[in-house]
Amino acid sequence: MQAYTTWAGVVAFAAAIAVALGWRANWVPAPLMEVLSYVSSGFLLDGALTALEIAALAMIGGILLGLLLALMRLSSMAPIRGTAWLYIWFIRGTPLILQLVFLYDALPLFGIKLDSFTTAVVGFTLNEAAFSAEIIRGGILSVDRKQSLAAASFGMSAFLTLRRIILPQAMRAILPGMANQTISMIKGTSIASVIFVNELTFRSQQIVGQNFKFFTVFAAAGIIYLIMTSVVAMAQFYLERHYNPEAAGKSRAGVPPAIAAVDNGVAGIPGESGTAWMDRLQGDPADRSPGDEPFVVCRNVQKSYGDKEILRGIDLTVRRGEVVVLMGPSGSGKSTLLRLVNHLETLDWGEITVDGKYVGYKKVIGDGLKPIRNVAKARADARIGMVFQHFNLFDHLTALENIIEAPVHVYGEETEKMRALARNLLRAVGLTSHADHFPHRLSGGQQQRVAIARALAISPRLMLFDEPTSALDPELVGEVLAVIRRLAEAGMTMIVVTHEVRFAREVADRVIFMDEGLIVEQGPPEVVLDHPKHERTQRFLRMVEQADDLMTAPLAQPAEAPRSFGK
Ligand SMILES: Nc1ncnc2c1ncn2[C@@H]1O[C@H](COP(=O)(O)OP(=O)(O)OP(=O)(O)O)[C@@H](O)[C@H]1O
Repeated sequence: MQAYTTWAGVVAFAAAIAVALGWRANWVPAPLMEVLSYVSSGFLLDGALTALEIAALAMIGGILLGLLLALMRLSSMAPIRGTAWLYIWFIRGTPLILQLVFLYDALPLFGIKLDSFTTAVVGFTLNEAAFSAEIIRGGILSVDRKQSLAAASFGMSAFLTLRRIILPQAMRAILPGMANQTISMIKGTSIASVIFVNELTFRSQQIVGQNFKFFTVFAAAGIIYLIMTSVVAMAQFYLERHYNPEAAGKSRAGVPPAIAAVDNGVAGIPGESGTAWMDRLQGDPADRSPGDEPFVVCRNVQKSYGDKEILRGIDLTVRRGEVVVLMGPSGSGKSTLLRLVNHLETLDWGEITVDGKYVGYKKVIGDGLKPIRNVAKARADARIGMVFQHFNLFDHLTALENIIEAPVHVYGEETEKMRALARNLLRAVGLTSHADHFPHRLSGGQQQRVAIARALAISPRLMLFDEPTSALDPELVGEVLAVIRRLAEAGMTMIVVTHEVRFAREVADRVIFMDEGLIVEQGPPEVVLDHPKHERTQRFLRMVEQADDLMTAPLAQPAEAPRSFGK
């Protein structure tokens, strides 16, 4: 594609040179000379400028209004959704020419008198907004919802998520449609002649009305339109390259000095060595020793989706520095419980505190808990790192950019300082040389290790792992579990949803077995895993054992072994 565009540019440039030389030497055939003389005439160029002005202003206004309409269409509130739908339905369903005539002739009856140019800009803007809204909505819908979930888990507000995560990814789907719209708009400005806007087509008709040279004058107008629309096509090409992570990645490959520094063993935060940075991540090392102090407390937690009860009264306390493994059959509500802890879902009943505080709720006397207005800030303040089953890395950002995104844009940390921290984290998870790789160029195990580093970059006080290895090939499971194991050794408080029995036996302080929204059994791993009391736990563990027997592959070591976090 790039080669074709380059060749098209070369051919166009050569043709322009040939015409210019031919013009000077009088080699150009007389009819072509005449067409070219109209192309360069001030009268037509002035009309072209008017067309461009209308198109540019209407496109800017239309995109802004279209973005607003697209967001309204995606709103959870029916009246807002309905208003936007009605607007789009009406504007798309009526001819632009009628809308322009209405604005020009009918508005003065209501005391609003606009000149023809302003009327054209307003008319085209209102029209463009309806079409842009649907293109933008399509782009937003094309971005996986898991991206928003990951952003929310880091305390990113809805606006920040839209600006930093959703729109940059949606742009690739939006740009072709928008370029089409812009080109249609430039050509369509000729409709403005019905309200006497003196644009290019109108001026061509005026000339033809005097000299009857249809072919020559309209050919000149056509050439001018072609030049204007070609500029849009070129802008589209460069913007698409800009928003293409693959192409952008090539240009970002210039970062490697940082990587080289790490590989030479000199990277890291200046003045910090060994595991000092890990201490800094987690605050006072004294806080990390497991104690009796409750850190996460769930009391009578209940949650339903529609009529379906998912959690039916969970009581659970996780102590500071404790590693709790949640197990249970699919649908028992484990992931829902994790999402409730950091308020990615709202509680129906009961309460959850993290370090003695509600995450995004306030207590209303006699009415239980009510979500506060700024839940995103509450999530950020809680500093809960979350790792998802499907990694949910931001697809348009490199590994390093994924890690620094929340620290820089949510917590306002300095970019350079965070880049140094990110490089240290990548080294800790054994991915030093992958800092500039986009997620799609990493294996599942590598993506999950980046996701863990990303969660650690916010200096979490609690880590939630939602089946971190169940989407991985068996040989990649070991490299992720090795990283989690080292975090446990470093004293991180963690709730891990997993079916990895061997890992739970080695790492968990406590195993909790859930079924049908209730805690069925809990205790030290050697009790729950080796001598389960409940029939449901016994049956589940037998099934997991059978599944493990089928997977004969041993736990693999990471390609680049993670460094120890140490105590
Ligand atoms: N947003 C949602 N809307 C409706 N139902 C949901 C939603 N999220 C989860 N559920 C349902 O809630 C139930 C519990 O889901 P959850 O993901 O918590 O279970 P789980 O124990 O983690 O299962 P798995 O191990 O398969 O992930 C499932 O039946 C699921 O279909």
